[in-house]
Amino acid sequence: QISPDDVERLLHREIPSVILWGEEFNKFPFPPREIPEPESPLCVLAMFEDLGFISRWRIRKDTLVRFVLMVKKGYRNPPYHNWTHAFAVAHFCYLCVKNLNLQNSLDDMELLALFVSSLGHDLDHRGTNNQYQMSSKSVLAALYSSEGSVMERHHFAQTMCIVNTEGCNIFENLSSKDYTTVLDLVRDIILATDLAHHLKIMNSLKEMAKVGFDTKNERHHSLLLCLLMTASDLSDQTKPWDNTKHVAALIYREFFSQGDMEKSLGQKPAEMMDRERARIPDLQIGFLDHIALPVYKVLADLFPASEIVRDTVVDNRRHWEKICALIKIRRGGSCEQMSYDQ
Ligand SMILES: Cc1nc2ccc(C(=O)NCC(C)C)cc2n2c(-c3cc(OC(C)(C)C)ccc3Cl)nnc12
Ligand SMILES: [Mg+2]
Ligand SMILES: [Zn+2]
Repeated sequence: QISPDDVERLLHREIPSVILWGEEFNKFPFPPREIPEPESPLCVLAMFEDLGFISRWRIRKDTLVRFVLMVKKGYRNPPYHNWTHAFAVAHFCYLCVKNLNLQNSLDDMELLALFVSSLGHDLDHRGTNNQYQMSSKSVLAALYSSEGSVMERHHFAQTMCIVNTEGCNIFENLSSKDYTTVLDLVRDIILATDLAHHLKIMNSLKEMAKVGFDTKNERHHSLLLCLLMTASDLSDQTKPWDNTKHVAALIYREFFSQGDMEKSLGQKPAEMMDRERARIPDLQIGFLDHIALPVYKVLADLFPASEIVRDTVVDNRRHWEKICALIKIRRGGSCEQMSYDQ
């Protein structure tokens, strides 16, 4: 489904240094959403190169070009769960490898699997969650609901479909043993982006942070990969406030349209999906407290170099608190719908 001249155009471009996107590109505060979408495939190539994956895994450039363009094309256009999200998640994964010296904690193969998983982790997302697949009796629910993690199984299946597409198999030069290993890793990492899975391992993550990462412990490798994947998936919360505010608008546009669809199915949507009931600042504070902050606190315990990331999430939480206070003051007056320009 990708056009040959898109491939040609990208194929004949020299893979640039990441510095092309500024000397802040490889620092945690850099907001990848500021990179224009037409440049994003070239930027992904530059990250593959900068991470040393192209030579380490003998990835043919034409194969990588087709793979990246197929992945980008494999995303639909819901407000949030689109290619821009996948690109932002892959960029944060890149930042972790660059800034947290992950080569000392994880194997080369694990780092490759993590980066590829971040690109494919939400492929073909429809802007609706797992619960909606069940309640709407979607085809994906029919396919995967017996195992759970319906959307995440689909995202993995879509990633494999691209890897198995002629000329797109970036793992083609791996030994058959490595090939099997990397696909098993990609599967586990993408399945780890199911919120239910993440909440299940949260205590194990805290325990690992307490005792310290042990590179000899395979369970620690698997837990760290899950943590890095969810930290990347949530990384919009680790950028300056404007990014957080913009992403909240996107997420609730997506959530509220799911709520509208649930209402039209005669179902009562969850409060966070119901545009009549949702109070966004309160919901975002709850999300930061219960889901995002615990992730970045564990990451900071394991990697002190990521403390700035945790601190930025705390800053963003403070912004939401101020907006709540403003609404309460205004409510004292009138309770017109607020614009959240803070
Ligand atoms: C800004 C922002 N607000 C959110 C508000 C609420 C929720 C939500 O699902 N609440 C459900 C209740 C039962 C707890 C998720 C939100 N969210 C995510 C997100 C994270 C995910 O899961 C991982 C990555 C494993 C943590 C999976 C899917 C999504 Cl959309 N990404 N950004 C956001
Ligand atoms: Mg997902
Ligand atoms: Zn995601």
